[in-house]
Amino acid sequence: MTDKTLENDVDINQVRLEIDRVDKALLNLIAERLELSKAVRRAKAGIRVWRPSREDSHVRELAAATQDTPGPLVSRIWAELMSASLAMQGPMKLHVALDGDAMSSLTLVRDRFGASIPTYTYPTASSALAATYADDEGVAVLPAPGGMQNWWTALGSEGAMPDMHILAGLPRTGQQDWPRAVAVATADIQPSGNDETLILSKADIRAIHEGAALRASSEQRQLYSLPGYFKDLPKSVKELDATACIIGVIPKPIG
Ligand SMILES: O=C(O)C(=O)C[C@]1(C(=O)O)C=C[C@@H](O)C=C1
Repeated sequence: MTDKTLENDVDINQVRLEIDRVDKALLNLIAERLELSKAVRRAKAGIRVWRPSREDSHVRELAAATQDTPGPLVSRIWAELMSASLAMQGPMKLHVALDGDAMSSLTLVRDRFGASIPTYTYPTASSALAATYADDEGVAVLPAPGGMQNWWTALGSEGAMPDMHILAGLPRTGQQDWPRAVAVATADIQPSGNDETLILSKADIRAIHEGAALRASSEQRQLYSLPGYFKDLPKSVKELDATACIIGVIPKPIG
């Protein structure tokens, strides 16, 4: 059988012409999108380039708007588009320290951040965090708090890096209750529309907040998540522990 005719009489060359047409239209749209990201950069002069809440809310809306394209594919395609947009906007860098298999760690990072952002790897979470702290547009990708991971104690009002925040979970899609890795940066904590707020506290806030979950423990303090976005610490938590503070937000994974 030649390439020309398929068993069911569909002309493959005709279909390929249609694919060419769609791809050219996509290319033009990508070029238009990249131009718009330059305009966005000009509009946000002086503020951080990476806007994780905007990325996650946008990808969630796109995934919800289609029946035909699976959520993980929508997430990966827009990770690449946003990666190119970010690379065009400024000198963002990723500082990655993930344990386990290097290939699956790299896949995790690529699926969320695309391939256009320079990526550096570190042997420990604390060295990646320190490199990020010294880099105005840096983003750390670290193992999610829990188990032996206690780097998160450096965040929060009494920590060494109080203006660093947990701002995204990786992977972005799936059914998991807690991410495998998180992204940390000095950007503001903003809502994505479906989030969990992360609270550092010495007191057990599960007693006063239904839905609060203990995510990680160190000798001195615990990390809890509360369903929803809280701009300010709930008064009830403040009353229990005056030093408690919000250290980030994790958008719920896109199913
Ligand atoms: O909305 C912005 O602030 C943008 O810079 C655009 C854009 C995008 O390409 O959609 C790029 C990077 C941000 O992290 C979020 C979104």
